[in-house]
Amino acid sequence: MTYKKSVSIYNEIGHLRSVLVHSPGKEIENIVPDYLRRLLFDEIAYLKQARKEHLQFVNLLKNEGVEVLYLTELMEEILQENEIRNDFLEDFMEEGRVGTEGIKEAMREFFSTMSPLDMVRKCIAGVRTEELSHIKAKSLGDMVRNPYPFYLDPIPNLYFQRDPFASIGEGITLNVMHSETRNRETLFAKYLFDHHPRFQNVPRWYNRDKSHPIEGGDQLVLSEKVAAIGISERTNPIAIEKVARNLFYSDEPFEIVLAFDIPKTRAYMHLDTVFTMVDYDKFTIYPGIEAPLDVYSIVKGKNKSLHISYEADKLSSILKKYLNLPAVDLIRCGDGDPIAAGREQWSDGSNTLAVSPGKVICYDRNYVTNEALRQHGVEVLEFESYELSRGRGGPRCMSMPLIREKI
Ligand SMILES: NC(=O)NCCC[C@H](N)C(=O)O
Repeated sequence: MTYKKSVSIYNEIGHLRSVLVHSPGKEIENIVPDYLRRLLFDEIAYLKQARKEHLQFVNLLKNEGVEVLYLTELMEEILQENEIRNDFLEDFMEEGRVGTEGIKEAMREFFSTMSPLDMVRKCIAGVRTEELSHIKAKSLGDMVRNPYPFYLDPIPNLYFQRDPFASIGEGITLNVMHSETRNRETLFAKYLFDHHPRFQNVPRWYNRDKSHPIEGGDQLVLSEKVAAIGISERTNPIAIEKVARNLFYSDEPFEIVLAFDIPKTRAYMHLDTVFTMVDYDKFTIYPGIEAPLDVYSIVKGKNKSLHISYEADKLSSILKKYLNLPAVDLIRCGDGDPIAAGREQWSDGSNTLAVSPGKVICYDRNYVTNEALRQHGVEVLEFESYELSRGRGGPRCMSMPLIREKI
């Protein structure tokens, strides 16, 4: 089946038709303890096993009839054109803080013999200092000794394709990341939407030239009318207002943005680490954020303004009201047991990816939550999760849906 639009996302649970992923590569092996936290990892993953797990994830998706697109392959197609390839490298070096002309020149030479695919992979993996020989010192910066082992940092979080951009309706938000280590991820998305023939004329509800951060893990499309966005460690309320305004004053049907004010901590860095939708009326939630949870509704105001209200009800009532449901089922991470909930949330027990209504992909390690989901009538497809989980993201984080069936 072919679709007229390259992006069409009006819900979280309709049959997933097309999804973008990145399988972790050599960038994972460029993580060392000194830079672990800055690279937003808590542990060093074993690449071979991580790739095996990622393949299991992709195979589950394919078995459900989902078209799986790899970011590296789409980038390979774009970089066939020399002009785009050169522009990309210049932008990539600039944003990767390759500061001196001597290193830039050596870097250009280093990449010049690579195929487009190797170049993309190397950009993601990072460039170690010993890989560039013959740097002609042109400035003080080229001459001074620097013990830092990389000229270009690795981008180990790229396998969390959920975050650098987000599909909403027939458009995207091209995001501004909270931390510098993830900002070059959005450059891949920019080139994809600027240059890939499949993704032409996709409207942008937010752009990476803005100053306030917003990340895709905070962005949920609950229905054709309702989007939910987390106010989190990673997403600023000013960015949420801009997205709401651009959505409301477009041809899209969205009428309400619910802003969930979640705790600003590492464990709950995005809304989707504590709350995901699994069926028409079922959600999985980490009980630690349930109360008190401040929710604000944003709707159109007069003269292109926004009208913002505090929602005084509890979460289940807010969801019932805005999704027009007689009842909702909130399924607790760890089945409500605080120790199991804390342990399983840390490894993304609430971070499910729905492939169709009531059918979700989950990490196998979160067996208490997965059993609770089953008890509530949800079908759970599991895959191994020893290593991928070390990056603090789950199946939803590792996927960017491009097309879902409307429900
Ligand atoms: N949507 C998500 O929650 N993504 C997980 C991102 C994990 C990554 N290590 C990060 O800290 O940004």
